[in-house]
Amino acid sequence: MNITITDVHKRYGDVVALDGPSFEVPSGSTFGVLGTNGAGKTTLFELLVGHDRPDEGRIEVGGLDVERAGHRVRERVGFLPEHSGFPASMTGREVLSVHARIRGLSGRDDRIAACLDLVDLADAADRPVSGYSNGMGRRLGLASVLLSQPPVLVLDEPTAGLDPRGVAAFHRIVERIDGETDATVVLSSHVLSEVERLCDEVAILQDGQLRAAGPIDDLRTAPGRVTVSFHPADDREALLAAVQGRGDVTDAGDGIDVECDRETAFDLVAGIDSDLVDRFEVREPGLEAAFHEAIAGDRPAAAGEVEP
Ligand SMILES: Nc1ncnc2c1ncn2[C@@H]1O[C@H](COP(=O)(O)OP(=O)(O)OP(=O)(O)O)[C@@H](O)[C@H]1O
Repeated sequence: MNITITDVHKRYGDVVALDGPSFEVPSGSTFGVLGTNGAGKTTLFELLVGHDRPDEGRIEVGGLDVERAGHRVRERVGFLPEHSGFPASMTGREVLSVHARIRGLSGRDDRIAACLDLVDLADAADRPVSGYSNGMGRRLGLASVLLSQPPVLVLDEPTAGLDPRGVAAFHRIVERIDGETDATVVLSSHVLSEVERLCDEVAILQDGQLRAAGPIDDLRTAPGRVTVSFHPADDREALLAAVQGRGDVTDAGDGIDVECDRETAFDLVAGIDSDLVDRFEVREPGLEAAFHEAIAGDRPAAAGEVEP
């Protein structure tokens, strides 16, 4: 089931949380929403799952407008918020049983067993939740979302705060969902390697605006950037004048950094006394390079574009 986000705006008082991003999440994909802190990821998810309304713009899930058909959309979308808790004295199975009853699901016992198995909690199902680790709690949260087999799953920073084993276990589950179901999975994360591993496509947000969107394979071909660091020179002003306008220049006091494309970096090094060059750091093409490139830009991008 596809999702379209069209020119969505949301303010909280004076704070602009979303400033008109538009992009499409293809049906059946695993889609990553990336961005710096405060970029608007959680706000976007709250609007997507119908917990809040946009000030302007439209979000559609499988062709249904979230604002107009909120109830029907909520049946299609399972949401795992960044923080969720369960009554500590209940067992994992009891938690799922309550969720299944509230939703009026049929064949509850079988569904619960299947979901516990999928999230690898079958062995811990009859232990109180108070004894669960963070990772087990997150997996139980995911199991409760999966109970009604929603065609769309929205996971807000699902691996935040988990240890490496917990992260790896969660990744395996998302990969199973990807391989064994037609669900469209939208997740946010600050860990680019995780997104690179799990996702087919991404949208990169900054300050509520879309900076880049598209298949990871397309975005990661963005050429890598280079940082050239210069020692403080005797004639600092002359060095600054020589690098000015050649890239993003940072005058850090103990040196001067220039972040630029490869060609400019080679030009700079050729044209300046090589004794002054302290460091030449190449960021290889990849999602990380695309991410930094995208958030270094100062204007929003159209979907499918990476902005320098
Ligand atoms: N309920 C709210 N009231 C006021 N401001 C809010 C509210 N929710 C979000 N904001 C603000 O909107 C902006 C976007 O926040 P949001 O939580 O969507 O970002 P995020 O990308 O999820 O950030 P993070 O990666 O830190 O979780 C931030 O400036 C935030 O302070």
